[in-house]
Amino acid sequence: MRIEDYALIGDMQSAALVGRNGSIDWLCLPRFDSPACFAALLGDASNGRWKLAPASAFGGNGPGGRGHGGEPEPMATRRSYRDETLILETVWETPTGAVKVIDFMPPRQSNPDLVRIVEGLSGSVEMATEIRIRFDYGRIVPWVRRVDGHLLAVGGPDSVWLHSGVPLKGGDYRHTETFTVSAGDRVPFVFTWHPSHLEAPERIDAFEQLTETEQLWKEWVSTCDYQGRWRDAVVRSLITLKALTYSPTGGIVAAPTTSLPEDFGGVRNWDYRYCWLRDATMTLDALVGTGYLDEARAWREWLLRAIAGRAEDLQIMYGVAGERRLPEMTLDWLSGYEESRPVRIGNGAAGQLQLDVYGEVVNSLYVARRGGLPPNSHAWSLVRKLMDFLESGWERPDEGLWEVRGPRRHFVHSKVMAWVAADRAVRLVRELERTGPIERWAALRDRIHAEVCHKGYDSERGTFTQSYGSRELDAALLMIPIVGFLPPQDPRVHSTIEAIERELMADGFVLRYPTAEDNPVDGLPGGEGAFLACSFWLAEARAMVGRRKEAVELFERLLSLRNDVGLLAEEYDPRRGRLAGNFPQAFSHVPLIHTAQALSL
Ligand SMILES: OC[C@H]1O[C@H](O[C@H]2O[C@H](CO)[C@@H](O)[C@H](O)[C@H]2O)[C@H](O)[C@@H](O)[C@@H]1O
Repeated sequence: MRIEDYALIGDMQSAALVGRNGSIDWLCLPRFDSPACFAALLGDASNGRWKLAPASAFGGNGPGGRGHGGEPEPMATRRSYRDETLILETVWETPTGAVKVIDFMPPRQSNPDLVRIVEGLSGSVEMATEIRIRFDYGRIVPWVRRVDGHLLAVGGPDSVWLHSGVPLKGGDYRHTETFTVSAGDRVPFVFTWHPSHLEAPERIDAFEQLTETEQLWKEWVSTCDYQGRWRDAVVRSLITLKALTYSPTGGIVAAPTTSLPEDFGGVRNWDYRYCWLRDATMTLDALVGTGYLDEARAWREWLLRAIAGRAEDLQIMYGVAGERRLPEMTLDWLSGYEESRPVRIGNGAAGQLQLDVYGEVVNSLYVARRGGLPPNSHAWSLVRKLMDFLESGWERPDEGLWEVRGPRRHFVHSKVMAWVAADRAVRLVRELERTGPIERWAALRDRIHAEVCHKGYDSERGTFTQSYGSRELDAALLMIPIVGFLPPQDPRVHSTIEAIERELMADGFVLRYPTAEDNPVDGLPGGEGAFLACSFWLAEARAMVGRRKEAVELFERLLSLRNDVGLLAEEYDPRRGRLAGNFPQAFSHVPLIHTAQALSL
């Protein structure tokens, strides 16, 4: 199945991907970054999945067909989210009748639940279900037994109950059954995870939970204050960002998946189930900008807990509860999405130096304060500590926002963001009545600005460059007007945008930097697709420099890349015409919101 064939459901602690073939192929429990109990996404059906669809949709394989790796399976007739919620409704029309499958994860009570309700719409339909529960990313085949007619699967620390009125038959390491649904029938299935050493959890009522879940999302959306022309796309993006928030702590994951490839069949496969300061601060800015201050407050608390300690120990990313060790390893028993290996968990980028993060953090504290968050003395001492580090730290080479695995460089974008840190620190003092060494920070800001304009600009070619002295371009330079480093009318801004348009575009979308085999910058083999965040930045930058028509045209083309339920991955592969990379990706939905706002002014 293509990445865009999946839809997201979640409970703000974890999330599942539901395919258009009716199969849930990805679910990690109890947290976003826990081992998956359905991992077919990164292998095949034998790595765990749960399919629920008309019996005829199991194709020649019958229940137990291979996931995306085997014969193409029939797809649902249509699907959508119920109004402005995260409740997915998949409709199947068959020659004998029509059914709807309602999938959702209710707001968490004591344990995570996944609910699937089959609703007969017309006639009658023979349905089938096949569940293969596998703990530890498809590695552990649990013991499954029947208790009072329900299934209980146990393996290592995990156990799962499957409550349903349909008595599933076991065999060949899977459980299956067929059943008939007529118009008006409603058949619920409730899948509940709990630690294997504890008593069985209390059973939830699927229908009550459906009502509560619907109410929760509708209430949340009702406070959105964006009313512009692209409201549907903005609201769906906001719901997606909220779904990527780990509600117990306020941390925000970059995406709920690992190792969906940036290069199909290649090695550019990374685990995004962590909280990057960059991605999370940008998410926060989008939420604050649309009226969601509670999330900003929760995230500021998360940040202060996560990075408590010495400024030099700041990491660029953490676990959702602030964990610091995220060791990267490969899961060699998984064949990878369309054979894209290795499948990685953990992320080595956690140990990198990425100077832009300082700018993003100080900026988001500034934006949140301006947006209405009350002052907080810990947040202010954090700003001071970050600035203490930056006063000398900004001169160091780093891995940059693209987290290159090649040698460190003096990335221009990193220095621009160090300028942002100093600029916002000065503004925090001036505009929000804090006391701090404003002259020192202002001097630092001006020093960085002068150096970037001198060493980061190639006056012969009329463009800022990826790093000092390099001839390469980098789409992150589009941030120069967006963050206010130079005004939009500055000729260097115009010519840098034009250079990026000339050299970094593929099929009308933007590559983040050149990834030719012989380009040593990122230290990785293979290429990648167009980076959607950069493409949105180009739309926003065009709008800022007065090229509104072209900005709207690009923005709407980007919107057309969203899948049928409004979701975007990290990248788009123009050659194959497919979404690529982890999915859905906060880093793509955030600039969608910013650009919609910029174009709605
Ligand atoms: O391209 C190599 C790097 O790719 C990942 O990083 C990207 O995703 C991050 C999360 O969205 C984002 O913050 C970063 O800007 C992107 O480059 C991966 O996490 C890295 O380990 C990898 O080196």
